Amino acid sequence: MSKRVSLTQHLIEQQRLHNKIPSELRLLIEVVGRACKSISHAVGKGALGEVLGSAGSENVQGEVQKKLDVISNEILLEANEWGGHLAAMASEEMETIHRIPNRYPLGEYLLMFDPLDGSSNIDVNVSIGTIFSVLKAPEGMTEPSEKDFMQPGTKQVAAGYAVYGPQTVLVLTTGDGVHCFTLDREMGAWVLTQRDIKIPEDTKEFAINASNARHWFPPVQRYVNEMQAGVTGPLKKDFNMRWIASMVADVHRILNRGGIFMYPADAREPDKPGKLRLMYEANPMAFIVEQAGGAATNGKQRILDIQPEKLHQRVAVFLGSKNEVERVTSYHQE
Ligand SMILES: O=P(O)(O)OC[C@H]1O[C@](O)(COP(=O)(O)O)[C@@H](O)[C@@H]1O
Ligand SMILES: [Mg+2]
Ligand SMILES: [Mg+2]
Repeated sequence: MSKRVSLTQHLIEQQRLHNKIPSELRLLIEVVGRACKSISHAVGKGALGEVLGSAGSENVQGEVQKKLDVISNEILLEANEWGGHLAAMASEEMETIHRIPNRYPLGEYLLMFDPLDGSSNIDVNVSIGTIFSVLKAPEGMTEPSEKDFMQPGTKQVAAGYAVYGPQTVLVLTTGDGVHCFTLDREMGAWVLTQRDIKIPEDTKEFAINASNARHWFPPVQRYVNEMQAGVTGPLKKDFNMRWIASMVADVHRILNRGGIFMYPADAREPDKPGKLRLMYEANPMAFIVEQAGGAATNGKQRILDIQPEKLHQRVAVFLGSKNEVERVTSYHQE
């Protein structure tokens, strides 16, 4: 039997090999990993743990919060207040940033998360997850503010996601490839199960919420029509379609067998480009996908190059197999 490698062992090994993961960052990632185990535990209890259904509140984007959105947010806040080397956190579920109380000197990292991704799937027992992103706090920061988080995705030092599905997995990058850990539920340990994941450059599978088709802009209409035209159309091959409605699960499929995921901006709310959030969803996923050899754009530019202006900023997303992301991006330029 091959030797089991834990998350901690893997991070220490990466640190030795590449000297890129300072021990403070390693500890931070381990704390996030521990929080994901607790969330996985809560998710797994379902109706028995009284965690299903609505929390009866709304988040800053006006979305109804599910109980698990709130519980997962609390778990991440509590774990990281104590464990990490953090100055502040920001979450999809909180209006503004959360400073680490009573911490002097200030921690050197900033953490952002979507505590529970795919909320509409919670009550129907379909895969959901957690997405996170880590930035370095700017030099000379005295009191963390939202402004300190306004760094493009290229500045991320780590990003990852957990999927709470038939298996609980944690996918992570620190800029040295993408690695996947599976939760050993009996031992409560993250065990390395895939090293250096690579996304195939070509694909025959796409993911988009087709119920919005009538609102799409012409480049997306054209691209989806071409894929649907199949082998006799301009792309000369038949495509299959999947839509899980949990970005984590759709991205995890793409990481494993290729595909293109799209959540475009559309004609309904021109001041809200798309549904997904730059800081908690698009940037960490774009970092992971690029590290796996894929591509991620908003149709016009690389997601990681976007200069954020607001904490809860939305962005159009096209990500996955490189050649297809490049194709749909080129349609936006024509
Ligand atoms: O409701 P739709 O259009 O299918 O949207 C699904 C998308 O919304 C999301 O659920 C948004 O994330 P949250 O659940 O964190 O709000 C994505 O995970 C998913 O890709
Ligand atoms: Mg989400
Ligand atoms: Mg969410």
